[in-house]
Amino acid sequence: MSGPPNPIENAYWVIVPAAGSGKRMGADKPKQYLPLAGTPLIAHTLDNILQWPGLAGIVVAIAADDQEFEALTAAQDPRVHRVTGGAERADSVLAALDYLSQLADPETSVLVHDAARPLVSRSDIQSLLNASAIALLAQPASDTIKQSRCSNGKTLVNQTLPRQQIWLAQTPQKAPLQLLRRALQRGLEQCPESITDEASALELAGHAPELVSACRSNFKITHPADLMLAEALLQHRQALEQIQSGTES
Ligand SMILES: Nc1ccn([C@@H]2O[C@H](COP(=O)(O)OP(=O)(O)OP(=O)(O)O)[C@@H](O)[C@H]2O)c(=O)n1
Ligand SMILES: C[C@](O)(CO)[C@H](O)COP(=O)(O)O
Repeated sequence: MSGPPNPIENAYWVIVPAAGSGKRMGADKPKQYLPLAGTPLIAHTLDNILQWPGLAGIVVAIAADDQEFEALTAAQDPRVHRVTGGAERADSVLAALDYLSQLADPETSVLVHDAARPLVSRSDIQSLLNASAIALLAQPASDTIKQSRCSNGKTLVNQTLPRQQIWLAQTPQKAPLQLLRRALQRGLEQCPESITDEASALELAGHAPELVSACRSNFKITHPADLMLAEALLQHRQALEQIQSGTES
């Protein structure tokens, strides 16, 4: 007779790259520490991940000069480990994979999730966990896609591309630990500029990651307006939860 699934068998690790400087945000501190509804952005992301079912632990890659991580409540959780990140996102992820390879089995499933995506939904995480061993959340393109060209200092439409096969990559992106580590190592040696996510390294190594359709609310906080949108969505979500649990004041 088969009983409920063993949570140990389902255990996976999450890597959170959080060593960026947030240049496009243009703030006076890295964007992961900017307040979102009164709490640092990264705190929302980590508190969310700590509630995912079957989680074994989190490795957060932080900048060498980070002064703020230790003050987070999540930093005190024994499941949260930290490593020093690198110059590019892929270097930060690789540093975390190097650390994790000393703790976990080579076949362990790893989900890499940007610190800058605090609003990923639990149902999208469940869909990703149920998908192929190599998979990523992504959003199918919903607008008409234009390819551009420059002419006399202006940006003009070159052509309209068919959108049926266009997806916008999100995170988490999932793969077995050692396979992802090797793919990133090789990708960074061969063409570092094209490794903007885990899937691109895995594609270069000959894999075809599964695209798992995810909500638009899992956007990456990149520009100042994204913070305001995330705050509005969070408030809406909290109000909805209060109504659903009957605790509305
Ligand atoms: N050297 C880097 C660069 C980025 N990241 C992390 O990767 C995630 C996604 O990257 P992005 O949104 O591009 O962040 P930044 O590099 O900080 O932003 P920008 O490109 O605007 O400077 C973020 O959580 C960021 O902290 C990282 O860990 N190490
Ligand atoms: C991994 C990623 O979030 C997928 O969209 C993205 O590639 C990372 O940041 P970028 O610098 O904006 O490409």
